[in-house]
Amino acid sequence: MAAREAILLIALFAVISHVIFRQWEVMHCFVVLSLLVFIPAVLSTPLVSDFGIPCGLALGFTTYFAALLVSITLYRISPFHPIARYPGPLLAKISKIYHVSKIWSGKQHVYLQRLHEKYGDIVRIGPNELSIRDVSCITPALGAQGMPKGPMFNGRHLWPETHSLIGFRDPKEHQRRRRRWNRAFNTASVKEFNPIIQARVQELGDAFAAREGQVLDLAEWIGFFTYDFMGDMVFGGWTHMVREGADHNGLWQLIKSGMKVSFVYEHIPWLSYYVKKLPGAGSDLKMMRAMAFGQTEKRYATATTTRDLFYYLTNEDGSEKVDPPKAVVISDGALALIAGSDTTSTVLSSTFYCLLRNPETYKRLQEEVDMFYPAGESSLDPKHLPEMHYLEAVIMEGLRLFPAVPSGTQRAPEVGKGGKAIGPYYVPEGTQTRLHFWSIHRDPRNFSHPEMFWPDRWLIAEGLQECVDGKLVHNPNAWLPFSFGPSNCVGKNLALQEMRMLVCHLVQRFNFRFADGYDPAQYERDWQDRFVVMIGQLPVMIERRA
Ligand code: HEM
Repeated sequence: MAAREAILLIALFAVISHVIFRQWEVMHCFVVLSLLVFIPAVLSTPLVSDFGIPCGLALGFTTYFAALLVSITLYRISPFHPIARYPGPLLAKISKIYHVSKIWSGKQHVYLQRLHEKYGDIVRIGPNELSIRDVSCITPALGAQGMPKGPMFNGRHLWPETHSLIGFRDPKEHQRRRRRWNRAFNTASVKEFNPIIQARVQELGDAFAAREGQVLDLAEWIGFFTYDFMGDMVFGGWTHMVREGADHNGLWQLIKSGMKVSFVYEHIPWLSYYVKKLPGAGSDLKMMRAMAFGQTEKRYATATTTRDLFYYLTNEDGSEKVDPPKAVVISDGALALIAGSDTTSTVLSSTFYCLLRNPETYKRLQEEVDMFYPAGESSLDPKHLPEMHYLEAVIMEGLRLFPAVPSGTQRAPEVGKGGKAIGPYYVPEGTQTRLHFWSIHRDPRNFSHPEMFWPDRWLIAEGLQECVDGKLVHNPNAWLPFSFGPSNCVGKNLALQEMRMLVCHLVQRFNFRFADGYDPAQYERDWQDRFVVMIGQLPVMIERRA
């Protein structure tokens, strides 16, 4: 065969490979190696006899990969691509690597918001991914008749052998697995968790009292609190970061460093599929799992019947005929620890940041707290919380402005069932769809003065306060910090209760102010969206109230 014919044949096979990858989304190492190594090597044989081994192979492989890349690029930017009709940056249409490069610094929330401002309510942010900020799409995408979870849930968790609840993409399987969690977090069960919350809130309050007059990093200490608390909930006690004033066993750091890479994997799920096979890969996750395993063993051994989350996850309440295997309990326990601690701590820190930047809201909150819990009355007793509308509004507003999962969640049409109409849009099969909470929360069509920390909006909307500033734009359906539908945040009730109790207690006992010399704008500069948020320091001076 002449060299020219060999090159044409190699190019043709590259295009066929592209069709195979596109059609069947092959991941199996043997098939991938065959398509990317074996086939071009065999097809290069005529070139090897003409040009020698190194030059023949180099020419063959270069031709093959160049043709493959050209074929992929042309298809992705062509009008024949299933989501060609949706606008977006050209390079984003070609490869998700472009998106990752834009968000590497941790500012995905702002980047996507800008894209929506430029391109509209639906933007193509990857070859096969859309971002939506249209409220009419929430129920069709996330509701009971919506779409299952998208592939980012595989990528982020490194394709585990035993999935935790969050990783289940099959809706039926997910619903079955979620029953235990629903029992744990219904309103009645959450009430039973109050003593666990109270003990940890008191401990944090006492630690602050002991550090009166000092500057400390409020964000860090709130993080200690949420980790300690989730350790209690999941394993009946684990860390004592507040007591020790430090993360001595490195748990928090371990989770944070794991999150730094997992946000890349959620965008390029196939990458984690292969990286996972490398020796030493995913060591953070493995270490975390080993720690969770040790704690699970201990908790089983103590055989307590405390009604914590473990009680429900292990079926100690006896609601199901068969107890779940230990591997499942470990996976779900580790999930609870991650999903329940960082989220709550970043929202709490961000809410305090907003209060400190808006002293009049802080003052008004303190007045409400003082009215319900005057000096001498224990603010650990949650009996007045349901009547504290301003406290509730402050927390809702903190969650609106600084949601813990700002870039929202991902769904995709069920494989083999065709595309799906989502509000005014059609989402073809094979397309991932992201609802961008940050943009929805800060859209003036949903909320007046969307960039402002203004808890009053919630009171005005409820008819508890008059609107003196013209007409209020307020769409409660556009408030999505806990997502929506059957896969929304199962821990919502617990998170809200924990936040109410902590904010109320700290505001009753202390005055906080930014530390001298601290530039508050730094807080937002440090705020990073890496699926869950990573925050910087929040240095504050603590004063005890009389
Ligand atoms: C302010 C605090 C919190 C926020 C803002 C938050 C937000 C979220 C969001 C946005 C999701 C994704 C839902 C989706 O994909 O549609 C989620 C899932 C989840 N959250 Fe939370 N969360 C918080 C606290 C908690 C707590 C305290 C727990 C307790 C363990 C928890 C447990 C979970 C679990 C298990 C899932 C997976 C649910 C499923 O797949 O069915 N979260 N959370």
